[in-house]
Amino acid sequence: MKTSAVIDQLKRRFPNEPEYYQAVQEVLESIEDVYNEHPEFEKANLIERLVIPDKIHSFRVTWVDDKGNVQTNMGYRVQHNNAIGPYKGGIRFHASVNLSILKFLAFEQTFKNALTTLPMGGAKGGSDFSPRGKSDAEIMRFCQAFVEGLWRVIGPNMDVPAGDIGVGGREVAYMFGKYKKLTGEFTGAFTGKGIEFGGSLLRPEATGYGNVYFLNEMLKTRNIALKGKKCLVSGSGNVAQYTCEKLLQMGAIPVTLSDSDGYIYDPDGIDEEKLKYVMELKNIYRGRIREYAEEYGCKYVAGGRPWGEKADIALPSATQNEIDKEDAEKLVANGIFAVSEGANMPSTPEAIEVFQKNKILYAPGKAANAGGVSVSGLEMTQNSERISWTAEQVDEKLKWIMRNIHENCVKYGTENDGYINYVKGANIAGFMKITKAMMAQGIL
Ligand SMILES: NC(=O)C1=CN([C@@H]2O[C@H](COP(=O)(O)OP(=O)(O)OC[C@H]3O[C@@H](n4cnc5c(N)ncnc54)[C@H](O)[C@@H]3O)[C@@H](O)[C@H]2O)C=CC1
Ligand SMILES: O=C(O)CCC(=O)C(=O)O
Repeated sequence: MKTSAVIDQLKRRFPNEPEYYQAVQEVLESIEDVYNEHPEFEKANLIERLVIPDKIHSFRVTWVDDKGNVQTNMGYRVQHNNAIGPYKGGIRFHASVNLSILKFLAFEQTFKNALTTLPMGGAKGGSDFSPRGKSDAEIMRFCQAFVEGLWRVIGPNMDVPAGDIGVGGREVAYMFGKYKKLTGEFTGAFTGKGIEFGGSLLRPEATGYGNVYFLNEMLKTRNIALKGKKCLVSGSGNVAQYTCEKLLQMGAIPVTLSDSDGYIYDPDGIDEEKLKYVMELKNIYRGRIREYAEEYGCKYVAGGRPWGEKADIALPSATQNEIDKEDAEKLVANGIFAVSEGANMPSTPEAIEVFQKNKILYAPGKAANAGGVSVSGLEMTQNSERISWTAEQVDEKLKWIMRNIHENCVKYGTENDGYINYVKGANIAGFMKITKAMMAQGIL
């Protein structure tokens, strides 16, 4: 297998899908040597079967807005691979959603889920619907219409969606309600549900908490304490909020947050009280991060990203490709020594090259942000057993999973000079598990 040849072929077969090629290329480059040691993989044409999704469902979503206008959006579910468990992955509602983005996310999810130690395959879905400025009633009608297109291809043993950008507890609840009504069954067909109807404690917190646990494991390899370290966090949604919460609990100091309009820099640190304000602003009033700067009198940069501010650690938690080469160079020049990705693929390949060349502790999203889907997996277990674990029980399991992922990255990613290449480690560890399962199950 030669990565460049596989990518060229994907470009011919699936034109105009840059995010998808980007995600596939990163994985193939790091597994190429291991793959080529196994002629049986080539004989089974494992590469094409691994990079091309099992199934892609697409459907029109028709709904009525508050003014009575009939609106249409596109809905999708990319079921990438179910070799190790039912398809599993979030739903994204954002104007930018297209098949390239969902295919990259479903591909990444497959490797991430393999790392969690839990039996979950990979999928991702979503719509080009923008929740921005929509009323609660419009969100509900849209979610219900979306599930009308989706419900036949999901289920607790088939495919279990959850949240992602633009989809949180409110949207999951509306989708779950509609699914329940259509099927007449109360099953764990979604995760991220409310606690009252089968959700797991700590699922909302899990991605952000898990990322900080993973970061802490990386810091330990260099005997660095997290306490007192200044952190650049991007985004201000679910992942960013709970990343800040755990950073504060562990004595670190988050100093930035952002949204698609710009970023705030608070040199005094975003403390518990200010974080509570952000949570209310974003989760209840659905406001803009600019309002934080107005409330607390700090710097706001319209249209900017926080990567030029001085700090010790960066935790990108907004969206894909939000750190480019220039941003990465700024981060390194400012003395950042660790980057742990809460978002999926937030760094471009050129940015990753800068981090690795400079021997920065760099954790790709598929390892560092796996805490969210891990607790989703734990929610599936609790639903199947019809039990609920305490927050302490879930947190213990989450910590164990993040430590385990870190150990696997060290096992497969340590280079001759001792530098831990977490990209290589995560990709090889995930690849070995998925391919073993695919080989055992025959040609499908
Ligand atoms: N929610 C979860 O459990 C998990 C989420 N992720 C990833 O974390 C990232 C954030 O997701 P959530 O916090 O769940 O979503 P969210 O919808 O709660 O928050 C998204 C944040 O990103 C910002 N954002 C979105 N598009 C942007 C753009 N083009 N430029 C700048 N900012 C932008 C939004 O303003 C918002 O602050 C995404 O990459 C997602 O795929 C990864 C693992 C699990
Ligand atoms: O909890 C899940 O199933 C999905 C989480 C997710 O979308 C992700 O890990 O990117």
